[in-house]
Parts: sequence; C-alpha cells; structure tokens
Amino acid sequence: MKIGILTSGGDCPGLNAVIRGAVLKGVISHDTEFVGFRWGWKGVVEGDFTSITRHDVRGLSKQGGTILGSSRTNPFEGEHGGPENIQRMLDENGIEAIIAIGGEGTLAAAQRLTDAGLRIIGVPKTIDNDLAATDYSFGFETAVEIATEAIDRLRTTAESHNRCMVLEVMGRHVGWIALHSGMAGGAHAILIPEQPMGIEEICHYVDSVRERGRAPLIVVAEGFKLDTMEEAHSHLGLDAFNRPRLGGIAEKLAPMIEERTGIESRHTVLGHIQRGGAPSAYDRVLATRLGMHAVDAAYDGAWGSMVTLRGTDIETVSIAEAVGSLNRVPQHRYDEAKILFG
Ligand SMILES: Nc1ncnc2c1ncn2[C@@H]1O[C@H](COP(=O)(O)OP(=O)(O)O)[C@@H](O)[C@H]1O
Ligand SMILES: O=P(O)(O)OC[C@H]1O[C@](O)(COP(=O)(O)O)[C@@H](O)[C@@H]1O
Ligand SMILES: [Mg+2]
Repeated sequence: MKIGILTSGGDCPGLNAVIRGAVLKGVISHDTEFVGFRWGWKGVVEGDFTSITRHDVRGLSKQGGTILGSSRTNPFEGEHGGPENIQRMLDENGIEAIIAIGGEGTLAAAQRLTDAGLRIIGVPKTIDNDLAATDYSFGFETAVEIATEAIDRLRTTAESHNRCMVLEVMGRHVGWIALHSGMAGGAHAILIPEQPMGIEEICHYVDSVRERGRAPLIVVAEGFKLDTMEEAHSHLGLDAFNRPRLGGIAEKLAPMIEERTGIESRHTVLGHIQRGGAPSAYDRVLATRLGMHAVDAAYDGAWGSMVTLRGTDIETVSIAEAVGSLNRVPQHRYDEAKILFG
C-alpha cells in the first residue's frame, strides 16, 4: 500500500515521532510505501508531496515540530479543493490512503472527506488536550512540563520581590494545561475557559496568599473569561481559519490585581514555547505507538477511524466520535484543584 501522511493545525511536540512510528511499522510489517504531504491539507489540495523512507525518519522521535510542515488550509476550499479533486490527485499518484495527524479541526475535515469516500485514518494531536475520545494526546504532557518549569522559575523571582505573578498558558477552549501545570507548580489560583470568575474572587485568593507572607502566583489559560466578559480576550486579529487569535488576558489581569490589592504585579505569556522543542519521553512513546497503530488501522481498512489512547492501550474510535464534542475540564476536577487556591 502507498500511504500519504500529513500534519495539520497548530504544531505539537511528537508529530515527528508519529511519522517515524508509522513509517517504521509500515516498512517493517507491511512493506508500505510512504509519501508526506507538505503543509497539511495544502499539500493534499495542491498535490505537493515527497517520499518518506526509513532513512528519512532516523532519529526523528526526539525532534520537535514537523518535518512535513503544517498549515490551517481548508481542503474543501480553492480551485483544487474538495473530495473529487483530491481523490483524482490520489489516484493519479497511486496513493491509496491518508494518515491525517491533527486536532479537532483537521479531524473534522477528515471526517467530511471520509464521508465523501476518501480513505483516511486520523491521529489525534493537541497540546490543549481538548480532543474527546482519547484519554490524552501527545504534546500535552510536554506542554505541561514546560509550563510547570515556568511556574517554578516565576515563583523564585516573585518571592524575591514580593510580587504577584500572572502566567498565561495556552488553552483556547479548555484549561487542561493550566490545571495540570497549576497543580504541579502549586499555583494559588487557576483560571480556565470552562470556569469564568470575577476579579473580586481572584483578588481574594491573592490577598489571602499575601497575608500568609507568600508571593501569589496565578495561572490563566488564554481562553479564560472574567465573569464580565462575553468572549475570550483577543486583540491580535484573526488566524488563517478566521478565528480570533487569543492571548493577552494575563496582561489585562495583572494591572487589575495590582489596582485592587496594591500588590505589585507582573504578567508572563508563555506562548509558543509550549509548542516548541523536543517531546517528553512519555509523548515520544505515545506518539510512536499512535503512528504504528494508524498503519495497522489502514491495513484493517478502518477508514474514518482515529487511533486513540484508552487507559494504557491504543484502540480505534470513529473520527465522528472524536470531533463530536470537546474534552473539557470536568467540574469535579476543577473543584478538587480549587481546594488548594489562595
Ligand atoms: N469542519 C471543517 N471542514 C473542513 N475543514 C475544516 C473544518 N474545521 C477545520 N477545518 C480545517 O482544518 C484546519 C485545522 O484546524 P485547526 O482547528 O486550526 O487545527 P487542529 O486540527 O489542530 O484543531 C482549519 O484551519 C480548517 O482549514
Ligand atoms: O499561534 P497559532 O499557531 O495560531 O495557534 C494558537 C493556538 O494553537 C493552539 O496551541 C492549539 O490549537 P489547535 O490544536 O487548534 O491548533 C491553541 O492553544 C492556541 O490558541
Ligand atoms: Mg483546533
């Protein structure tokens, strides 16, 4: 079989490990031939691909980013987009299946293309951990490690100056990175998109920390809304998919806290540092296994399915199930963390 691989959406540590896992499994067990589409769905629409051999994936599991490049191209748009054009391009080049590595957007596109008859297997990718139907996705654990290290570092400088620190982490719709890094780093409040909060409550936690003689540290996900806000804070325009580019909520909160509590406050936006660099060992293993199982799913003809982590096993679910809803932080997980606030 000749399989085309693509990586699409925001990049994520572990994408290359998936590619390596898929290629090694395919070459060793099935004599598969691989090509890689450049820049996500863009390469599919434009017929822009290159062969990937076993030699090409040597040492790739520890390499951040994606050797194939990524984009937020919609495969249904443009002169050469849409299922008929794509199928024609695949037939002309003898490509029998696609492994699409992406988040909920990429997989929604994969789902629509599968419905139109294309042979696609999905692999879940997200540092946000917002995909349903998988316990975790690779990239998330690495991002949490990076955010936790940032918290540890911010705490020492905060204590030296008796300041309040507000750290902004990624998380467009869900607050998993904030929740896990905040718990790991002992944050005094964790603010997430699922749980709008008033500035008074935030300042109450800050005050109580200061009363104990400590320097308050708050972790906020970029998608967090104060209870007075209708939409998440955005002043950076739109992304390629016409969604507001988030970021800046920490910069907004720090002066509000300073004004109300009198504590000198600073903000830090961790940004794309969370997405760059080498994946953790856990993420390398998870990504490698997902890649290997995606190839098996292709040989099983399980078109329209996504490989997924269930407990410690890799299984398959329908992509439809994966994109049907978001994996939000449940109330009981937030309540559990909230005991430690202040
Ligand atoms: N329902 C959809 N139909 C077709 N294409 C979609 C759909 N949803 C998202 N996409 C495409 O997939 C791209 C990747 O989605 P995005 O949410 O940016 O990344 P991720 O795959 O990481 O979630 C989007 O920019 C868009 O072009
Ligand atoms: O700066 P970019 O590439 O537009 O991406 C920012 C977004 O990408 C993410 O890191 C991941 O989002 P996706 O999985 O949808 O690509 C979000 O947390 C963040 O809002
Ligand atoms: Mg997305």
